[in-house]
Amino acid sequence: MAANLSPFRHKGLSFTPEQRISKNLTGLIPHVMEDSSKQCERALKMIRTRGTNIDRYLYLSNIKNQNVDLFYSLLINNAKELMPLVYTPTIGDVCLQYSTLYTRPEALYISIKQRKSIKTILKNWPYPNPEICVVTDGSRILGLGDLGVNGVGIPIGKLALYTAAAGIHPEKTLPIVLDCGTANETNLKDPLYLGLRSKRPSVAEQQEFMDEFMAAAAEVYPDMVVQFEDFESEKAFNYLDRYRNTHKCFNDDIQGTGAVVLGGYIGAVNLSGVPIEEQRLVFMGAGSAGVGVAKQLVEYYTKRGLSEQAAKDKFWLVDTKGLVTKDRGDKLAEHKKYFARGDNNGHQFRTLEEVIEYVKPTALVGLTATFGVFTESVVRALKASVDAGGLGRRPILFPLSNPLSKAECTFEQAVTWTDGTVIFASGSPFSSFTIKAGDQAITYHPNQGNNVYVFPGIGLGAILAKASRVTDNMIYTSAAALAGSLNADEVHKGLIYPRIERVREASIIVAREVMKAARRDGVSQLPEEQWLTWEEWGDPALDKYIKERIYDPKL
Ligand SMILES: NC(=O)C1=CN([C@@H]2O[C@H](COP(=O)(O)OP(=O)(O)OC[C@H]3O[C@@H](n4cnc5c(N)ncnc54)[C@H](O)[C@@H]3O)[C@@H](O)[C@H]2O)C=CC1
Ligand SMILES: CC(=O)C(=O)O
Ligand SMILES: [Mg+2]
Repeated sequence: MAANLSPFRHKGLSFTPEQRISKNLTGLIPHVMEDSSKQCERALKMIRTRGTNIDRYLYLSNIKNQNVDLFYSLLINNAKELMPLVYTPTIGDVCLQYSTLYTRPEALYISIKQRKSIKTILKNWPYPNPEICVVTDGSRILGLGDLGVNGVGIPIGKLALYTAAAGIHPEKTLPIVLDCGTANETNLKDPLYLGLRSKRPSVAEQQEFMDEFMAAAAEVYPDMVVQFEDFESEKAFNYLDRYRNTHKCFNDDIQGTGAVVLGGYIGAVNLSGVPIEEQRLVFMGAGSAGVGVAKQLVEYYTKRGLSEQAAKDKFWLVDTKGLVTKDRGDKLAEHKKYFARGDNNGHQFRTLEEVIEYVKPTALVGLTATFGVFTESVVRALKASVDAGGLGRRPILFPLSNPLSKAECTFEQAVTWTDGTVIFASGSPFSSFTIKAGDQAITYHPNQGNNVYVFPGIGLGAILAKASRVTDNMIYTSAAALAGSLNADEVHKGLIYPRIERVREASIIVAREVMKAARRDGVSQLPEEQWLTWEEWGDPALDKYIKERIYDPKL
C-alpha cells in the first residue's frame, strides 16, 4: 500500500480532485469519484454474493486493512447483517481456523517465552497511547475451548465493536493475545499453527506471566483500560480479584455478561407476569459466565431489599455433575462454592429434568457451551412449572452460549415447545420465526443477550470519566442503564434489549451512566468543576460531551 493510502486516512474513491493532486494520488485510484453510500453499496454487493461467512469475514477484514472508515461505515450502518460476521457466530469459525486464514498481523502476540520483552513489545504497537485493550490467553474462546493463539480473533472482533458500538477511535484500540501454549491437540498437531507448540505451563507460571504483563501495560500505557476476555474460569476469577483494585480493568465474561443478563432480566420479569419476588432461577452452567451472571442478579435482589441469603436462595446452579450442593461429594471449584445449596436434605439431583422437577423454576439460563442441553422435555417442564403458577405467565429462557453451534436450544425450538409464550434471549443472533396457521401468521422476535450491549459502554465510560478503577457500581449501573435504553417501539414489540441497530445509542446511555457511577465512587479523575457543570446542565450536557469525543467514520 502506498504510504499516502494509509488505512486510517484512506477515503477510497471519495478523495476530491484537490486531495488527489495534493497527496499525489492521481492515477493510483480509479478516476471516478464516489460518495460513501456508493462505496458501501459495492461492498455490500460483494458481501452478499460471497459463498461462505468466512469469505465474507475475509472480505470485510480486507476492507478494514485498507480503508478503516469504509469498514466502520459498513458495520455501523448494517449492524444486524454484519455484526454476526465480525463477531459471534462467524468469529468462532475464524478462530478455529485462524492459523490457516492468517495473512497479516492485527494484534500484539506476546508469548510466555518473551517475558523479558513485554514492555518493548507493547511499545512496538504502531499507534500511540491506546485507550482500550482486550486481552485473552485463548484458553476458553467462546464455547470452543482452548484455542491458544488462534483465540486472537476475539480481541480483534471485540475491539471492532468497541469502535462500531461505542465510537472509540480504531487507532486507540489494542488487541492482545498472551501465548502460553495450548491444551488443544488439534492446534498442536497443525503444521500451520502460529502459537507456541507446547502445553500450558502451571497455573502459577501463567499467573507470573500475567503479573508481568499487567505491570508492563500499566507502565507503558498508564491510561489504558484493560478488558479480560475468554480466560478459562479459574484464571478469569483469579485475575479479576488480583488486579481489580490496582489496575483499570474488568472481566467481560464475568462482569459484562452479568450486567447484560441483568439488563435483560429486568425487562423479562416485567413481561413474564411472574412477580420478581416469585422468580426462581435455574442456571445450567456454573463457570465464569454462569457464576458472574448469578452474582450480578443477587446484587440486584439485595439492592431491592432482600438479604444476601434470601437473594442467593433464588438460584440453583447446575454443572456437568448436577445441582451444585455443599454435600455433593466432589471438590467444588472455588467459584462455585458461593452458590452451593445446603437445603437439599442430602439428596443429589443429577439431571436438569430432576432439578426442574425439584425447583419448579420460572427462568432457565444456559451458560454451558453445550449445544442442545435444553431439550424438548426440559423446555416443556419449564413451561409447565410456570403455567402451574397461574394463567398468562411466561417462562424466561436464555440459552446464552456462543457461538450458535453451542446454543442450549434454538429460537424456533423455544417458541414451539412453549407454544409461543417464551421470553427468549440467546448469546448469538437467531432469526425471527413465523408460525402460519391458515390465513394467520405470527412472527416471533428473538433477543440477543450478549455482552456487546454493555462492554463498549463500560469501556467508553471508564475512559471518558478517566476512572482509576472499574468499580462494581459502574458495572451494575451499566445493566440498569441498558434496561432503560429501550425505545417505545422496542417495548411495544415485547423486546428486552434494544434492537442491535441501536447498540450505538444504547452504548452512549451506558457510558454516560458508567461515568456518573465512577464519579459517585470517587474514581473519576476529571476536574470537579467539570462534574459541577454537568450537574447543573444534566444528562444532555454529558451526552453532548460523549458524542463530541466519539469516532464517526467519514469518507
Ligand atoms: N451471551 C454472552 O454474552 C456470553 C456467553 N458466554 C458463553 O457462555 C459459555 C460458558 O462460558 P464460561 O462460563 O466461561 O465457561 P466454563 O467452561 O467456565 O463453564 C461452563 C459450565 O457449564 C458446565 N457444563 C458444561 N456442559 C454441561 C452440561 N452438558 N450440563 C451441565 N453443565 C454443563 C460446566 O460444568 C461449567 O460449569 C460459553 O459458550 C460462552 O461463549 C460467555 C460470556 C458471555
Ligand atoms: C460473548 C462472550 O464474551 C463469550 O461468549 O465469551
Ligand atoms: Mg467472552
